[in-house]
Amino acid sequence: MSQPTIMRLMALSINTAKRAGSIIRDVMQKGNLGIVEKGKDDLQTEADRSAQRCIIASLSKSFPEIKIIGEEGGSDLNVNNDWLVTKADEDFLTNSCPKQWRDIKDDEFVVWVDPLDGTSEYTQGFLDHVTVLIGIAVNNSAVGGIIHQPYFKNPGGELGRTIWGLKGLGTGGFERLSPPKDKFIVTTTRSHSNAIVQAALDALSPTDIIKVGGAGYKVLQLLEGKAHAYVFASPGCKKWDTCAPEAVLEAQGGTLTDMLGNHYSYGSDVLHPNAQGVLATNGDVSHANIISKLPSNVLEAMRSKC
Ligand SMILES: Nc1ncnc2c1ncn2[C@@H]1O[C@H](COP(=O)(O)O)[C@@H](O)[C@H]1OP(=O)(O)O
Ligand SMILES: [Mg+2]
Ligand SMILES: [Mg+2]
Ligand SMILES: [Mg+2]
Repeated sequence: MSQPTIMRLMALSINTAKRAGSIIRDVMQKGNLGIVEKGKDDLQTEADRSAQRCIIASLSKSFPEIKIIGEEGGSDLNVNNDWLVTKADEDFLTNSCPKQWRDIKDDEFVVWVDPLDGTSEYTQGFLDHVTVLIGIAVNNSAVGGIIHQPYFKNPGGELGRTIWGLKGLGTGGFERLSPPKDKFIVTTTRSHSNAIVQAALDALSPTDIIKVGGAGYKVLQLLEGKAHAYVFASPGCKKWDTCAPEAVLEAQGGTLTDMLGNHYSYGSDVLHPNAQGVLATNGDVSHANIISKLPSNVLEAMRSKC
């Protein structure tokens, strides 16, 4: 018997994210990035546009009734067969579907696509920071996610790895590690900082601060034991930045919320900006304890964006 929709959607998303990753590498190799400025500190390249077309055309062909929202807006879905992914990841399909997801109807899903997270870093050559994010929400909550890293160097020299997480099932595609117990390491933005972002960091007195690009890459740092918390007290991230990372992190026992401790809603009609910032913890440190240390000007700035 065929697997439930969520399992087939996850399995196709794994292969689609990989294909998008190879498109991202191809665009870089050809060297013509086709950069467009969407707004302040907000770039789009040919890689963002092409990867999004590949992902949305592929997923919507196999799942025509499921709502899919991509960062780069409405795309031309008339793509070459070469960009159309139709084969699901067989390994993933050997898992059994958690009971709570077996009978979800198509109209209860929303898929959030960030075809290239870390665009600013991509244009500046920080290629490790780049990820492809496909997040699956069920009835407003982030429950499944793919984080594909196109430039990860595998031991054999091959490029790219694909991390997945599904609540109730777990995670795959990487080695789970814990950060050092005698430190408190915070990861944060390298390209979108401001005074409030800095005030939040100062209040937490971390032993180390790691500044890297992308919401996907920062959550990878939590998953792999390089940091305890991801702190970003700014409205810059959007639902496609956090849906997949939240699902993967929480499938492994971590937490991702806004800076006030509330989960974002991922229904199809929500506003796209994550106006109250992003706070993620790996499960070893207390989320509530971090929030309790935030100064009133940071909390006020996040609340005023409600
Ligand atoms: N001010 C902003 N304008 C546009 N995108 C932003 C902004 N701040 C954050 N982002 C998005 O959130 C991601 C994580 O932020 P940061 O790297 O600053 O921590 C960025 O890579 C970017 O996603 P994207 O690269 O997909 O446009
Ligand atoms: Mg962008
Ligand atoms: Mg992004
Ligand atoms: Mg993006």
